Amino acid sequence: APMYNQPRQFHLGMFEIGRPLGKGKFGRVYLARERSSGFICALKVLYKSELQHGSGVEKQVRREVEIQSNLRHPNILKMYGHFHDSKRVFLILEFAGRGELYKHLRKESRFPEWKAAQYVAQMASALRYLHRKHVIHRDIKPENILVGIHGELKISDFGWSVHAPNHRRTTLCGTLDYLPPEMVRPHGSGNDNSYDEKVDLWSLGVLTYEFLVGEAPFEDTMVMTHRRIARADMTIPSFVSPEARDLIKKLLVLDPTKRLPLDAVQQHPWIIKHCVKGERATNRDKAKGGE
Ligand SMILES: Cc1nn(C)cc1-c1nc2c(-c3cnn(Cc4ccccc4)c3)c(Cl)cnc2[nH]1
Repeated sequence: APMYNQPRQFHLGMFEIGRPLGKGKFGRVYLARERSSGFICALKVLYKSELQHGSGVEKQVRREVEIQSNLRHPNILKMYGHFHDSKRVFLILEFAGRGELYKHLRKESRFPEWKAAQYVAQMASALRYLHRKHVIHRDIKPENILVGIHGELKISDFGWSVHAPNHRRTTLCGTLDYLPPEMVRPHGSGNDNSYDEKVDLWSLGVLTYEFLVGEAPFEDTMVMTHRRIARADMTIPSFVSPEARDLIKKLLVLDPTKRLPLDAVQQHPWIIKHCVKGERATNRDKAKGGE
């Protein structure tokens, strides 16, 4: 029987642990096989000692479990269950057959437009699903996206996701590259620094840029990144097609209400051009070297 028909309570003895798949800021992920069904999954192990109380990380893990367990979408990494022992918390996650997207991006340095467009269409589809459930991801970046066995993207790591609208309390750390102006602006600077799902539209614009260019649009020193985000100050290299440039510029808009909504992203000429259903269309694009 598949994993989700299994009894809801899980324990470590039910799994054979395989090779380590990777490690994040908190915890590691191992390949694992559920003994009775032979079901392959990824087991994320977090040490309770590292989730020190009150730092907000423990709350993030709880939120990650609560949110991700209830999501079902082909471009969102499934969480089948969770359990803990005296020292560790275990998250039973879908195994993504082709691993971490950012490693593919670094290896290829940047993606051809047909591949970037298909990825953006998949991300828009996943974000539409999340936003319909009033979930904001807030941390859309290559490091939080995995690749399934058929090359499809899987958003993972819901540690930063929240229910919209939201007023951020936990201090940000790590790269600012993907954050929209309304999240990097200091507290109380004339805005209630609350925000809604439209933060993910900005991040989708940053992601589109990074897929096509190979680096984030506002990548700079910490201070300069802040300033450039606040002014949407970026330059798009000339090798980026006019259609792709148009989509990036319609997502990286300072005013959240003016950003292109997800249904319009999926209908954008650049997306339609590369994602029209049917083999002929995509093969024709690839034949042209996927310009
Ligand atoms: C690596 C790798 N190579 N191949 C061929 C497949 C994979 C693969 N990795 C995963 C992974 C995976 C691994 N590391 N990470 C990053 C991480 C680790 C710990 C905390 C937070 C984030 C995710 C997952 Cl969750 C789920 N499925 C995965 N599949």
